[in-house]
Amino acid sequence: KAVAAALASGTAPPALVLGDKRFEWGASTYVMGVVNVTPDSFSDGGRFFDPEAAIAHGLALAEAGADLLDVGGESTRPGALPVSAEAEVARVVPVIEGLRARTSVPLSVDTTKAAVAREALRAGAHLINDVTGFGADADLPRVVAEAGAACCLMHIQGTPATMQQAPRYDDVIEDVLGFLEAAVARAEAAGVPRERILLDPGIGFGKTFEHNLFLLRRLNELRVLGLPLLVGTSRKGFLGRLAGGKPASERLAATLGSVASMAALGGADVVRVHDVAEARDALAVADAIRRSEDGGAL
Ligand SMILES: Nc1nc2ncc(COP(=O)(O)OP(=O)(O)O)nc2c(=O)[nH]1
Repeated sequence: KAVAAALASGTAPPALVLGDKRFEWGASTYVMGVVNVTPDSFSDGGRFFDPEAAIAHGLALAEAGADLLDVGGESTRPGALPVSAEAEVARVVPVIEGLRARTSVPLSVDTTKAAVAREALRAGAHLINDVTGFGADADLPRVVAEAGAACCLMHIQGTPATMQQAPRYDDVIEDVLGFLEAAVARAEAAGVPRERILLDPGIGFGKTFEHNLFLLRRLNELRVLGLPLLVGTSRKGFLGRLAGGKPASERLAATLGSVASMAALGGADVVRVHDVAEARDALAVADAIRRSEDGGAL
């Protein structure tokens, strides 16, 4: 109730410090750049599988203005090849080490495994991005807590292998809220402070085309939990359908449409994108328009 009241009064969640960067929620929308160190990611699989190529790509995204870099060693798309913890560590740790040595941009690791998170945090990552919302590995919350790291807890229905077979909800907003609330409880029970938690509705993770659009339109309702929202729409299938069936490589404009719409609706605090420079331009427009309604100087 206190959280809802606070939100009604428009107070933003407490700021989050990652490395030497302070994230002030509510002022503008931050950009998380995607670095997929995988052979099979749905949109850029194989391009950055070589660690040097992944590091170079991460540095380029940092140069382009990424506020955060998300390094992933296992594709989460339906039908992706499962990766052992050892193999995932071998993929992501060299990239975290290389990036940590050459940029001060905070680093996130997209993993569901405690063993991978432990090594990635030791190598200098600041945040663990778990697409199962601490639902896959019971040891993961404690690993995050003991490292003093932050986390992003995402909603998923089912597993990547099953999630798109027949997604269904009584009320998608209520169901996602209930799942995220339980995920936050798991994190807090392990000792992760609330102000180091971000939440994510998991666009495309056990959702129909309509569920995705409905969630994006009503993102603000997830703010009742009083935590910053991270959203990933970049290049995803529902955008391809809206863009007349375009393949993942031709969904930049649709991605920017989704990013600007989220910013305009005030629903996302962080957007997770592959195309950082373009997303920053789209956000500059959306944030300026939003600021102008407050009589801000233009
Ligand atoms: N928090 C969060 N993490 C995510 N990780 C992967 C993907 C899928 O995108 P990508 O990483 O490009 O593909 P793949 O999982 O095939 O590597 N989407 C999200 C998302 O929406 N939110």
